[in-house]
Amino acid sequence: MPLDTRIEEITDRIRERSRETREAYLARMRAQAQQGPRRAHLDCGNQAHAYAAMGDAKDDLAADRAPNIGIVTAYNDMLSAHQPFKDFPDRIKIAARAAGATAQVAGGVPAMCDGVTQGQQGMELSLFSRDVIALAAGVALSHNTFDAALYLGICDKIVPGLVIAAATFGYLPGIFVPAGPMTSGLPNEEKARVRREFAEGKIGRDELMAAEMASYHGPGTCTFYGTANSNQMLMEFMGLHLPGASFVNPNTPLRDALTDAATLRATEITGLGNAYTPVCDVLDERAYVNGLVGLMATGGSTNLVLHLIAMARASGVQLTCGDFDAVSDVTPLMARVYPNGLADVNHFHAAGGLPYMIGHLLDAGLLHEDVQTVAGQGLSAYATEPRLAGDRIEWVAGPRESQNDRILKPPHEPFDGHGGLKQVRGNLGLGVMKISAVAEDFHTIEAPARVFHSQDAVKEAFRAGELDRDCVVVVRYQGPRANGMPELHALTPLLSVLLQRGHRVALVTDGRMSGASGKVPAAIHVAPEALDGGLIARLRDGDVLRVDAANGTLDVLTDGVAERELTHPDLSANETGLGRELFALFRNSAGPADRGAGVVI
Ligand SMILES: O=C(O)[C@H](O)[C@@H](O)[C@H](O)[C@H](O)COP(=O)(O)O
Ligand code: SF4
Repeated sequence: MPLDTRIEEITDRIRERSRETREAYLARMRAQAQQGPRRAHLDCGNQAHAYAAMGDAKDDLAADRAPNIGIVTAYNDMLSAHQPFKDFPDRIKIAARAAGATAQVAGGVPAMCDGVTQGQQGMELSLFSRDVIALAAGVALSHNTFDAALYLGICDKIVPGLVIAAATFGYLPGIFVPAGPMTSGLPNEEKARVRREFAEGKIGRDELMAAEMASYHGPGTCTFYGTANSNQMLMEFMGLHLPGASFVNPNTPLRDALTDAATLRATEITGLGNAYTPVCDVLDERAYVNGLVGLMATGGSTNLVLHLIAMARASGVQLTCGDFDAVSDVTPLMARVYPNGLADVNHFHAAGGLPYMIGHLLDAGLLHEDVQTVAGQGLSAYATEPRLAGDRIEWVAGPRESQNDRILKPPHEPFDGHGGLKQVRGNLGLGVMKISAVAEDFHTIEAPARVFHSQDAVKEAFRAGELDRDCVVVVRYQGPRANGMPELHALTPLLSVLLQRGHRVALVTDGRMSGASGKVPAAIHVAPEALDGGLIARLRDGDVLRVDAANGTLDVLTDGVAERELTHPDLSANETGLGRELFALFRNSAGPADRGAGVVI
């Protein structure tokens, strides 16, 4: 099927807008690639230091004949998704030696679990950790002894931070290596119900704890379709994973075989061989548009609106919020995975998963097929899925029929005719709404504002019964420069209770929500943020707001708001505690949300 002209036009607009920055970026990458094998630029002392601890691989490294793979790992025990990475480097080293190559851990990068910090002060470092991850990966790769890199990262800001680094070192081939989702535990919808009952005081903390532990019960990525699993989707739609690698559970023979296969593939695509595939040739405008299509077709996380803009800029590609809207308008919603439905990613994978989606979207002309990927030329390879054949993997054609039409539907019979995210724009600025998880009846909310400066203040008002009415809950001074733009997902249970009680409620904030947030209409990432003089800073209790996903608008209807005196609350409490004193530089230099809220990019 030829490419849909609307996707072609969007891509052409991005290509034209990016021409200057993309050409300058590629010139830098080509110049680096021209210099040949990285290790050749190090003197004997540099190399001796690099190889000293490498045992029997030292000679191959010193002989400069075998490809050397740099491993950048985000392993820690805090993220259930990253805990399986603990033994990956040793496995990768063995697989590299078997392929006649070598591998070294180039360095580690930090990884924050947003589930551990959700609703806590630590969440104020979360978004900034994306750029810290890019910086740390840069330190790792700056040893300059690698012919390709393997990036071990999955969760929220880790893949985006690693992609920013991989694009910055875009003359190096790079493959992202996942560890896979946790097996299914207590269904997400059941977990959400127990949380609502706890928020209403109907059950105690012991019952809540039992439900949480039954939901998050083992190694692997949490099974809702939040930011982490949206990242996994992107890595396939953008050609940085091996095909079908995302949703194979950890500690299984197929998972191990996929890690070995990624290592072998990395040794094959270095500049020392005949299939040189640098990241700069994989991540071009078409790859980013394919990522946008995947985000919209799956109802992915709102956080990727921030991250994709920053990731693309590292590739010399200039994405705007308008590109997200334009792709959403032409992309059917094909998947319903929690919070957009009851299924989790294991069910999604079993129903046909990403191979099914990519195959159908290619047939519908909604994806660029003629792209470079780590698996080779063409996205069609990502309509296949891996199967174990002995101790090897063979890729076979993915399913063309959905195994469960309550989870996956074809593009010509979608759950919705457009994607799951919507920009909203008006006198309050620019925001984004995830509408794929919100009942249509709540796509437009017009009600008086209740204005807060913290999540805790909202919780107190809820407990005092002050929110039991139609209202738009405004939580401001949550932007990147105010306190690091935390997720306010801890408000989801109480806002859901208000909706269930029949009140027409919405959230408006210059902060973020989790990819796992959903059922509550929320206009988030509002820019300009309050601290940057956005009109959200001048709102008062009682002002009538209209949050309208149907028409893409976000307005205060009360007159005279813009003429009010602007006063800032005392934000000094945000500046210390839990390491926040170390991030003043980030708060003071963060870009606006509609430009990715970046610091380093
Ligand atoms: O964007 C995301 O997907 C979230 O940041 C997610 O990673 C976060 O951890 C949620 O908070 C988990 O969900 P619960 O907090 O509901 O357990
Ligand atoms: S998905 Fe979220 S909660 Fe789960 S491990 Fe990753 S960061 Fe933590």
